[in-house]
Amino acid sequence: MILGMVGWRGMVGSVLTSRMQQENDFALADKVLFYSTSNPGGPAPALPNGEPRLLGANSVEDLARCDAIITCQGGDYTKALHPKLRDAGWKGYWIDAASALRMDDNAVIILDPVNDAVIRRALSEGGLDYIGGNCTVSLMLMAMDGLIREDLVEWVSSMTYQAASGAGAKNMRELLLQMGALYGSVKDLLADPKSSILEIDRRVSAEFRSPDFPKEAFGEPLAGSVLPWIDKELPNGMSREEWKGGAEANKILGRPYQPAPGSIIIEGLCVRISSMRCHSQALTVKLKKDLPVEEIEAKLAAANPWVKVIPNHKEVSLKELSPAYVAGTLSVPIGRIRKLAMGPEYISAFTVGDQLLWGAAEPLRRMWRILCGFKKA
Ligand SMILES: NC(=O)C1=CN([C@@H]2O[C@H](COP(=O)(O)OP(=O)(O)OC[C@H]3O[C@@H](n4cnc5c(N)ncnc54)[C@H](OP(=O)(O)O)[C@@H]3O)[C@@H](O)[C@H]2O)C=CC1
Ligand SMILES: N[C@@H](CC(=O)OP(=O)(O)O)C(=O)O
Repeated sequence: MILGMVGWRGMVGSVLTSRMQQENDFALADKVLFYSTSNPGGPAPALPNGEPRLLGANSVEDLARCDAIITCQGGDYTKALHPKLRDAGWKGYWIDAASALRMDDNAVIILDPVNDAVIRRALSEGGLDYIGGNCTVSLMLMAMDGLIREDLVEWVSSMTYQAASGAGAKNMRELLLQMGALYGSVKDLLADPKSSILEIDRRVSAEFRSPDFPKEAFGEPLAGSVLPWIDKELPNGMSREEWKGGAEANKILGRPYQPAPGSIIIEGLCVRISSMRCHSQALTVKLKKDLPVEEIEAKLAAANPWVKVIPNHKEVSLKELSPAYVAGTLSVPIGRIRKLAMGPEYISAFTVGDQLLWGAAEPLRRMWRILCGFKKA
């Protein structure tokens, strides 16, 4: 198969490309073509089965050479090019990180450790569009896999703590600039152990309000603060990020949209915090029956090779259940599991995951491997 790579030099695309190199995924292709919206004709990344020059990512003719295209270029690109390619009769496989096509009837949201059967059914039925899920949704399903796959979950309330990376590369930079600006405003006072903490706090508050405070990307201060809205505002008071919880999770699982019979109700509030690239979520879960905590932990731990149950103790939770510990790894820890006062079916949990790996790049590269296996069989 000829594989086309679009959006490979962006933030998600570079994580994906580097994972594909680590796992030798490109070697499965007869040929790998790299595309660019900004520099067609420029030098392409060197691969033994690559072509030396970048092709035009806006050229239907160039793209139509591929049997499969993986794109991390963004939703606007998908909306512009996907219909043109299909209208031109292209019957290749479209594997995409952007949200644009996720809820299309013809598209499958891919998270194979959780919905391998849904993916394989779609492949055998001739499905051509395979779309990575929202990072928060994918990470929650990876963590909760063991309870969901046994149909033990009635509903989940997810309060998220989402990293700057989810908003893009310039937001990650701006978060650090904001941290630097806050530090700069009190550097001299911090150097003096006898300085007043209230004076430090006063200067930090003044810095938040300064017209020079860097907030072009976020619109408001994130460092030293939180932002309780992610993505667009919907008419029912939900943020679009919150809507994705119920809509995408049920679609990934092959279940109907909530609150229909057979769906899992997933609700919550999505909040941006000053983590760099790991999303965290505090979950309240209503189980369908009263299970001992040890059994819950055993089911969660056995569900997939990436989930890791962290015992509900202070020291290990502070160390291993944190974005600082998890960043850059494929591990999806879940901990703080205990019964709640609401009743024996109610549990709490806290989970963390790298939103650029399992939250974005990993499902795409694994889909390419599944596709190669399917075509070979
Ligand atoms: N950010 C995230 O965490 C997640 C993002 N996604 C989705 O993935 C898609 C891509 O997101 P993201 O990776 O953040 O997008 P980026 O903005 O990092 O990259 C997108 C494209 O911008 C172009 N570009 C322009 N200037 C630069 C530069 N200086 N460095 C690198 N690329 C540049 C590149 O295209 P070219 O080479 O053609 O010029 C690149 O492919 C979006 O649809 C997003 O919704 C999905 C899950 C998580
Ligand atoms: N919206 C997510 C990141 C993202 O890109 O999501 P989606 O792929 O659903 O647009 C966040 O801000 O953390």
